[in-house]
Amino acid sequence: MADNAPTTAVLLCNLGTPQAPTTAALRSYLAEFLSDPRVVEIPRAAWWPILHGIILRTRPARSAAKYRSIWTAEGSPLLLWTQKQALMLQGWLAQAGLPTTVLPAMRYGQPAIAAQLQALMAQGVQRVLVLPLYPQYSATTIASVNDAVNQWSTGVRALPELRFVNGYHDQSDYIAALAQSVRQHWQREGGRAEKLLISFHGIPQRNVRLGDPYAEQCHATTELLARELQLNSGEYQLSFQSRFGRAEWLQPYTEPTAIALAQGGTRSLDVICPGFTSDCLETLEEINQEVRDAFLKAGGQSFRYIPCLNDSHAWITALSRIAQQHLAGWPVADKNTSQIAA
Ligand SMILES: C=CC1=C(C)c2cc3[nH]c(cc4nc(cc5[nH]c(cc1n2)c(C)c5CCC(=O)O)C(CCC(=O)O)=C4C)c(C)c3C=C
Ligand SMILES: [Fe+2]
Ligand SMILES: [Fe+2]
Repeated sequence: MADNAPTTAVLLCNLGTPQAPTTAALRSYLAEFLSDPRVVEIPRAAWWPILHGIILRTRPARSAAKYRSIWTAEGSPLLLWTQKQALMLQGWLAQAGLPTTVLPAMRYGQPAIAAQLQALMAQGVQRVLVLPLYPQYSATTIASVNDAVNQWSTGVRALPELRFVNGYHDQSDYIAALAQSVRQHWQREGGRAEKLLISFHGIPQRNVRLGDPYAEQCHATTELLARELQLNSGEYQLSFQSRFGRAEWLQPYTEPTAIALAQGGTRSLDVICPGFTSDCLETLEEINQEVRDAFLKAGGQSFRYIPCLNDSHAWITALSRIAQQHLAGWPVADKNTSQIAA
C-alpha cells in the first residue's frame, strides 16, 4: 500500500454487462441480473420456473446476437465508457484538490461491487462515496446498487465510512451537459430535426404505483432539458424503451411513438437517451438500430441518434461536481501530513 494513497474513494457504479457476446456469457449475466428481487419483484416460487425454465433457455442466444452487433475490439461499450469515466473523474477530482481513488464497479458481472470495495480496503481507504451512473432514482437500479454494497458490508469487520448518492436527475451540470450534447449534435447535422424524442429506460408501471419516483424524475429531467434548449411543447416528446415481459411498463413506449410520429408526418427525428450516461446495448442497438429501422419503415426520412454523455468534458465536469457536493465535509487527508484539503 502506497503511503500517500488517498484515503477517500469513489465507487462509480453501473449496471453491468456480459463478459462476452456469447450465449453462455449472456446466460450467466442474465441469471444474475434477473435473479435480483429489485429487478423482478414476482415471488421467487413463481419466478424461478419462468426464469430457469423459459427465459434462460431462450433469451441468451437472442441477446448475444444483439450484443455482437455493438461489441468492439476492446469489449462491451458500457464497460469501456465506465472505465474511462472513472479514470477521468479521478483526474478531475485531483485537479480540484481532492486526491481520491475512483474505481468502476458493476452491479452484475465484472468488476463486481464487492471485489472493488475489497480492493479499496486493501489500499487503506477509509471513506467510500457510492456514485451510481443512473441520474434518475429507481429501486430497480440505485437501490439495487446499495443492496450490493450493504450485502458486502455484512461480511466486513472494520467498515469504511459509506455515503450513497441517490441520483441527480435535476442537477444543473448534468442538465447543462445534456443540453450541450444536443446543441453540438444540431451544429454537426446543420440544424434541428422536426422533433426531439427523449427516451428513457422503462420500468413496470406497478413499481411507480408502489412509490418508485423514477417516472416523475424522468419527466422532471425532460422538462429541465427542454427549458434549457428553449423548446416548446410541440418540439419534443418523452418516451420509455426496453420493455421486458408482458406487464404494463411506463408509457408511451419508444418504438410505437417513433412509428406514430412517422405515420403522422414527422419526417426527421433527433433521439436522445438522458437516463443512460454511457452508450450500451439499449442505445446502440435498441434505439440506433431497431427504433431507427421502425421509424424509417413507417415513412420517416431522417433518424439522428445523439450519443450518450460518455466521456464528454461537460459530463465529467458534472460528475466531478456531483462527487464534490457529496464528498463535502469529509476530510481528504494525506496519510503523511494529515493535511486536510480545503
Ligand atoms: C438506465 C436505467 C435502467 C433501468 C431503470 C433498468 C431497468 C430494468 N432493466 C431490465 C431488464 C434488462 N435490461 C437490460 C439491459 C440494460 N439495462 C440498462 C439500464 C437500466 N435498466 C442498461 C444500461 C442495459 C444495457 C447493458 C449493456 O450491457 O449494454 C437487459 C439485458 C439485455 C437484454 O437481454 O435485453 C435486460 C434483460 C428490467 C427487467 C428492468 C426493471 C424492472
Ligand atoms: Fe435494463
Ligand atoms: Fe433492450
